[in-house]
Amino acid sequence: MANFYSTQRVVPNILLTGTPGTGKSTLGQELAQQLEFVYVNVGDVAKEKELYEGWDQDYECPILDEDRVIDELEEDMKTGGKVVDYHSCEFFPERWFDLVYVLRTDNSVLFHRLEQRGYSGRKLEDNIQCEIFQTILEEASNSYLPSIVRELPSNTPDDMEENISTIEDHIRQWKASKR
Ligand SMILES: Nc1ncnc2c1ncn2[C@@H]1O[C@H](COP(=O)(O)OP(=O)(O)O)[C@@H](O)[C@H]1O
Repeated sequence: MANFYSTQRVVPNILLTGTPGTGKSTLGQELAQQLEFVYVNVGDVAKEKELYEGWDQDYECPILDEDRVIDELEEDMKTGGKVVDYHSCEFFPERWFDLVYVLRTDNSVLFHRLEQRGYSGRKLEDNIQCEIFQTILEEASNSYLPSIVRELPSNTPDDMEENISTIEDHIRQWKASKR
């Protein structure tokens, strides 16, 4: 069943999630440009507004202040037309999203991408394990209606083209279902 916010929106909000390196920002920026949607990179928003609540010693990165991220984006998410990119998804309010995509990348491809990004040691291993264990897919499946959660392969540029047309189809279906 559609949620209250969803019924208010005339264009959908899209969540792109998945393990770091699976191609969320590459797809997200391209998709937003083609659809004339607004691309929202949650990591960048947090950095810009300093929405942090501490420092993670193990991963040597700041800890996101999830409540402040939600407060920051809440108003914008009421209207549709956003493509949100983040490597986690369970803390977002369910009402924000009409379509949820979990990007998936083969281990060897992902390993190479993360190495290129400068990841090594535990950070690299943990992210590969995250993909192997389908952690983000499980998180998305537990957080959103099964009917709106879909996996997308994200290994090659052809995959990206295909994903854009798949998402465009889903947007058409979403709009048709509201009539
Ligand atoms: N569909 C794809 N085919 C080939 N390379 C890709 C694809 N999507 C992303 N990449 C590459 O993989 C790397 C990680 O992509 P990025 O979009 O930054 O991932 P994320 O935002 O999920 O961390 C980048 O070098 C990007 O160019």
